[in-house]
Amino acid sequence: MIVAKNLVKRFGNIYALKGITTEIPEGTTLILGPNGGGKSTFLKLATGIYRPTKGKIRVLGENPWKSKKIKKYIGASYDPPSFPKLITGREWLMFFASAKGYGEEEVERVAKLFKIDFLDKRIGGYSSGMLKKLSVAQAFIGEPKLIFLDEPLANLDFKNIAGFIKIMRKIKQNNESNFVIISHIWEPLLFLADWILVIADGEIVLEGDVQEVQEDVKSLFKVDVDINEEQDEHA
Ligand SMILES: Nc1ncnc2c1ncn2[C@@H]1O[C@H](COP(=O)(O)OP(=O)(O)OP(=O)(O)O)[C@@H](O)[C@H]1O
Repeated sequence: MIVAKNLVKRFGNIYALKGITTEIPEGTTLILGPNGGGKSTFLKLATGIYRPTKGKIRVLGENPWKSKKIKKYIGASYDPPSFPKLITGREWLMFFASAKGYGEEEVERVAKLFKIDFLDKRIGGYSSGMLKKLSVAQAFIGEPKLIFLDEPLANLDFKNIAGFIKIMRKIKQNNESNFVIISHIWEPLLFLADWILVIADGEIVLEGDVQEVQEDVKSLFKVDVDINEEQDEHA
């Protein structure tokens, strides 16, 4: 579904990706890794926002930097979300719907799916959770074959996290779409995943079928704080 070969992305003297080679299969893939590791850069290369410095990436057989066709088959939500403040959520989603050849019914379908009841308010007045819900909803417009979600659970309360997971479970049961999800809050999403990719310091440090790598993932990513440890007086 996604193939990367010696993929490099450099920003000035920072190598965000140092030449990664991978093949992501169909299904749901979780991309994990520490802050600044290169996950969002990979997602932006896969959705054609960035052009590779070197190497290549193909998504559904297409070059995402060049292909116009691919935009119809993919949906994406970036983190942090960024929107024009003066338009309404409905106008924003309508922009995506019409770009993909859909009308108002598609905006209504997605708003209903995510229980969004604030679409007619200007985006400038949204809370962080509302911004995140709008950003995730935009990725689902037009029922794309492949949906990229960067931190879909960030800023959501527990009720909305549960709501999102229920939606994802249903979509997965019906085999409606493929997903690539970046999330620091990965535990509640693990049961959805088929494949895991761990990117750290611009390189792939672990990848594989979820059944095979989940124990390694559990030991790599845990919050390690000793509450009995003496406080550093300068902290
Ligand atoms: N547009 C940019 N300009 C300059 N440097 C960038 C840009 N985007 C990313 N970087 C740098 O590339 C590296 C990888 O960043 P990236 O956002 O891909 O990491 P990440 O794994 O998504 O991190 P996080 O978990 O913190 O979101 C970081 O050092 C970051 O500062």
